[in-house]
Amino acid sequence: MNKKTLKDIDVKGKRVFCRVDFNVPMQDGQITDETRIRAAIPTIQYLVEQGAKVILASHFGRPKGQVVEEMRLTPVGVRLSEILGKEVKKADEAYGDSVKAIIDTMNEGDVLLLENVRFYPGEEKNDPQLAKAFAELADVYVNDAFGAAHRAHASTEGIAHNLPAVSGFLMEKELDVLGKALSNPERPFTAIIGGAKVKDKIGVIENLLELVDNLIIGGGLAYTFVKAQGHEVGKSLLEADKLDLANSFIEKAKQKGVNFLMPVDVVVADDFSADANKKVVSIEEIPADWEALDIGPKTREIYSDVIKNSKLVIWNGPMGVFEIDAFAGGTKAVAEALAESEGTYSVIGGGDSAAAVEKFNLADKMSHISTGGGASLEFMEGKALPGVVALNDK
Ligand SMILES: Nc1ncnc2c1ncn2[C@@H]1O[C@H](COP(=O)(O)OP(=O)(O)OP(=O)(O)O)[C@@H](O)[C@H]1O
Ligand SMILES: O=C(O)[C@H](O)COP(=O)(O)O
Repeated sequence: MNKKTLKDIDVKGKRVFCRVDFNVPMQDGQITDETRIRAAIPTIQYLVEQGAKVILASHFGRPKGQVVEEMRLTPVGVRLSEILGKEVKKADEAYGDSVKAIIDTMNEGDVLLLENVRFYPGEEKNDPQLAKAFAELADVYVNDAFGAAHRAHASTEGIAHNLPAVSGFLMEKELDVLGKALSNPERPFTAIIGGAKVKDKIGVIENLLELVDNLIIGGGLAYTFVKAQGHEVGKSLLEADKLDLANSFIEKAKQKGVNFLMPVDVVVADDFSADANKKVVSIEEIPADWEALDIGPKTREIYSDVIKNSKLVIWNGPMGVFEIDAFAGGTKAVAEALAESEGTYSVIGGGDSAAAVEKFNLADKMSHISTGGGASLEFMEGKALPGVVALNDK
């Protein structure tokens, strides 16, 4: 990476504004997946050990520039304190005199968590005044929020223009792994693209077609491709205005010599529910009143073979409606193929694919699970991430 990192600067005794992505899934005030908190620990621990005064900032949810009580970061502070095994002070604001007063009392190695930065309208507008107000709290800026690096906001981008600005260890690792995968991939290189909508993945598919040997398509977005190839898809997810685009991708794959794999059989259901009637049919035989909610057994076998023969696999988006057990088999088969394939370096990007791998207890068998959903997608699209661009060059 050509950006300065934490290791390039001295933080002892300094007030460090460290942007993290603590936007964790939460239900009724309980954190349901703490992956993102744990992923930030190496940076936080290092800052503590180096004797910095650690000021953590994060967004949580989408409160749209106002205080939403349920979106306070208080539960995150409590959990962070348990994981770190030390006190984490929690501010009720993210800047201003009350926060400065707390910081004035901090000793070297102390940790303070600011309030949700999205409680202020200036955050998402990247308001220079708010960026300055954040910067006034600190001597140095560290960005470890890979998950939010695709957002040009006051705490991810604006602030970096006001302080010495470097990346944290999580940011560095994410950029290294994804960057190496895309710039110098081991081959055969396979991308698996699933999830719900073609429109969300257009840029990714376009960019990956330039790079991969195999492109595997699954999930709800597959049926736009299936329809584009002239098959009926019944009530399956369909983006009727993307049929030409889908065909242009298939055509481009041919021109580039990319092996483009689509489902050959599917699990169809007569309702989008756990107790729907379901059956396996070939891709030519989706009944008019049924919808395809998972890839079928033959498809799983074909996809698994390609995965096991790959040296590098990037996976974004589930193969079916994995949240319902009856339609989780295809996603599970892909996860298992990756887990069993020892010679394959597996990179999981996207919140839902990561959640699926967790659900099947296979997370520790994957080479790298990205903490970025949208950020990893934009990176794979070949887009520059504003939160990274703004950091100081080496
Ligand atoms: N055949 C299908 N029909 C309808 N929905 C589907 C189908 N296959 C997968 N899905 C749904 O797609 C959703 C995931 O799509 P999405 O594009 O958001 O994935 P992702 O990129 O991994 O996640 P994220 O956007 O959180 O990073 C899941 O909720 C899943 O149930
Ligand atoms: O969950 C994410 O992908 C990041 O935290 C960014 O959140 P956002 O999509 O609300 O900007």
